[in-house]
Amino acid sequence: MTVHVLIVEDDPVQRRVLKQAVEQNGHACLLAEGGKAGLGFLKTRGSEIGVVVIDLAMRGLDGLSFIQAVHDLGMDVPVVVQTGQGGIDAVVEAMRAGAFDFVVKPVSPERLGTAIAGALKSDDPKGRSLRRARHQPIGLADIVSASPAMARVVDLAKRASHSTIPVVLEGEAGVGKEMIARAIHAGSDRATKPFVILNCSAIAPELIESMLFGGSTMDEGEAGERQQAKFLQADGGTLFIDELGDLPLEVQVKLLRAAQSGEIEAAGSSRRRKVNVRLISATAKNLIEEVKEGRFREDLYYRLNVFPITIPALRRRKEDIPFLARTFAERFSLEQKLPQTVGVSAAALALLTAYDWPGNIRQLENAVFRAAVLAQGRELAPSDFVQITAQVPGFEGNAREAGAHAADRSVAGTAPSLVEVKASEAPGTHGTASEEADVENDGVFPSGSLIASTDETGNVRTIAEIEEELIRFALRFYRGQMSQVARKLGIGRSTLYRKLKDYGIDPDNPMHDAA
Ligand SMILES: Nc1ncnc2c1ncn2[C@@H]1O[C@H](COP(=O)(O)OP(=O)(O)OP(=O)(O)O)[C@@H](O)[C@H]1O
Repeated sequence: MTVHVLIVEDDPVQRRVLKQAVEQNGHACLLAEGGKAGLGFLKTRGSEIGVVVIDLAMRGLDGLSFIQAVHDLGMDVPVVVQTGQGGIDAVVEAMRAGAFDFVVKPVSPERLGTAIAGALKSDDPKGRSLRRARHQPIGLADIVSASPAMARVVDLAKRASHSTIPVVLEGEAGVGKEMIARAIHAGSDRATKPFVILNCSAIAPELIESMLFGGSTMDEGEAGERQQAKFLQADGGTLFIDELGDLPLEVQVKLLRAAQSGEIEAAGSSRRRKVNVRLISATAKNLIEEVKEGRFREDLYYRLNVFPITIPALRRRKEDIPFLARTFAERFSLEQKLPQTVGVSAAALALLTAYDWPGNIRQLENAVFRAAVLAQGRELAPSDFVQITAQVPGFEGNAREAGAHAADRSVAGTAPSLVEVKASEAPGTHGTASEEADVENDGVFPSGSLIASTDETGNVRTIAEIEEELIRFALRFYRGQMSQVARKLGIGRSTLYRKLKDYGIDPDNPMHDAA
């Protein structure tokens, strides 16, 4: 049977360009006009498809959501993602989600040929099994900890895994709440049963009830993708309710009933169904404050918070930083199939330990991954962490030096697409170091998150000006992930795209244009 390359691209011109390049490399193609159509091909003709080439920034189902959906289908086809100049953060996210390789637009037929050949060769070897490993169950042994504070957390998690007691995990964003929840599940006698997640802050409030319990408000098409209610999906296993503090009050009553009786009732129905679900919740909010303010029911708080575990911020357990950094560098070297494992120099460890990591472990993980992708040496040095060096007194010189090196490298032509991105982002090439740090902070924007109500003349700014600034901020904050940006801004994706057009922001290059 002929092995096909599935091209998923919503821009007809780009689709034709890719088709020609793929055929020039001697492969047959299938063409899909978007993520949904691409998934359709995988479901109906999956056995014919050897590799998928997909654009990351597409309307509808984008590249990242596509990779996730492929994983949810239980398929293991290698995916090569295509991104615009400046899309490094999106690439990093895609590679971490399991993409096989990436190419930068406009891609040459030779580069695309190399990526496809590599993906086709990866049929069973190391690369595939490693990518699969990302989705394998996470156990307590995977939790890197060197500090007494984390040792306590691991000990509590171990104890929680021996019972079905409801657990609430408290801690700032990125401290590892989901990881601990997974580890509790994996250590419990429900380990072989599903671990299902509902993130209350990622779903429109009016949809949460039907997502949890099922109901008529679910749109048909989406219902097909998501199958059934989270409580039913999790039957026999664990339901992880993330951002519990964002659960609407009216749904809190139903959750309380479900937690008390073990029975659920679909939205708009009076039929009750028995379920056997262990509840683990997580919150970055102070739930007691939420109770005091009347935003969270006190009875539900006591029902769910039987076994609270507080995970300290990374800056309060700095002993963990060197261990985490080394673990991430090793893991990424394997995932990226680098010829040798990248180490982390003592000076880099000193820098990483000196920094406060407002985005916690997720920010550290992203920083190490990014450094490992861009680094040229065997060891990551302070100069590989440009955004961090710019913010830690005593290391700023490294940031300037790294910017200069990056520029040199882009001229010399080694790994041009990535290095060009880095060079253009290096402090001093545009903006100030601190502005740059805001943009690159992986979710924390100390100064950038303030939007002024008045202009320099003291007059109130127009709604359009503030809207534009907010959209640009959200694009940077969510690293160009359109679906997330639209959701968080509370508007539809088509409205977002219309507004991007109004404000002259290229949807193919949102991070760059939003800067
Ligand atoms: N102790 C740890 N050892 C190794 N990796 C960790 C550890 N803690 C967190 N991580 C990694 O850091 C990243 C963020 O962790 P996680 O998603 O669990 O955080 P979170 O607190 O749930 O974040 P959020 O509140 O934003 O959802 C994940 O990729 C996770 O694998």
